[in-house]
Amino acid sequence: ICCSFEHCKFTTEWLLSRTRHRPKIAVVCGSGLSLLAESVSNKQVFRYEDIPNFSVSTVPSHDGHLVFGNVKDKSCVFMQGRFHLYEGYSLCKVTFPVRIFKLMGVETIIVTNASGGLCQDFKVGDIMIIKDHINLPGFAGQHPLCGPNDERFGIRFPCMSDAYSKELRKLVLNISAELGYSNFVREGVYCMVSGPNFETIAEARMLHILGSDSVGMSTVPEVTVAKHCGLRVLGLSLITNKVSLDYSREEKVNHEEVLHISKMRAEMLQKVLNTFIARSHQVEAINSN
Ligand SMILES: O=P(O)(O)O[C@@H]1C[C@H](O)[C@@H](CO)O1
Ligand code: HPA
Repeated sequence: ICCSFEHCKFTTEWLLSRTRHRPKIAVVCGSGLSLLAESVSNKQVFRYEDIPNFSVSTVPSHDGHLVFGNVKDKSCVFMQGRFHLYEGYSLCKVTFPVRIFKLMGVETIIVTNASGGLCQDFKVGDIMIIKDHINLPGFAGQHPLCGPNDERFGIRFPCMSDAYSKELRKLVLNISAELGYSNFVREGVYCMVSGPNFETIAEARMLHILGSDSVGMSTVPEVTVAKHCGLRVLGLSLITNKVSLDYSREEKVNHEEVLHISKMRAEMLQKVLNTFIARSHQVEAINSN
């Protein structure tokens, strides 16, 4: 097993012996969203290739840096770049960093991504707060919790009906309203496909009928493992393109367009995120009552 408890412990201790940061919040930056980690103070950066047992990023715009730093007075850790199933990594490799965060003392994980909008009300540039997900690869046995269950991480049959914390979603909705962002902040269901190709029209129609508001190629394995090990989860998805449900439409999505839109909107997402992190003690108070 390449991601055993012992491997995780080794990597955690390696990192903790090289940083004074003790983050309670972890952020995974999706495609084109590395900017989210740029404004931190007291910054310390590790390259993925230097961290024992870590994988390396191979997707353009996924920088491959683990960044520790403060947002206001809160110590955080950011992944500038994540690992995807389509890169050829096993889901245990894809989700390995989540378990490192847990062992480090992280309590809340914020996962971000770029996705294609299936809901007809969504516009390019909208921020979708993820309220639930569909684990399509999971239905086919590509699931990060398949295999022997290590109880030190979590139980064999974890509940997923409340994977995305209601309190955290509410806090983001309130913050969005205060920032004047309400008209482009939505809630919805994210569906994971393995990729790497974008969807055919028939596939997109099927996902829409199944109840998906957006589609992407990541996030769900990370969230599943985070919920399994007891982390609070917030998911934010940037709608970078409209997915075609209609044979008469001519739009053709590509990764450059995804990056262009996510870079354009990253600053807004950063504002939401930084305000959220500065206020996250509000949620900690609710949860400890
Ligand atoms: O890491 P995320 O989910 O943000 O990346 C999305 C999905 C594909 O990796 C890529 C397609 O452009 O962006
Ligand atoms: O349309 C999409 N489909 C799948 N993944 C994506 N990531 C960004 N846009 C998309």
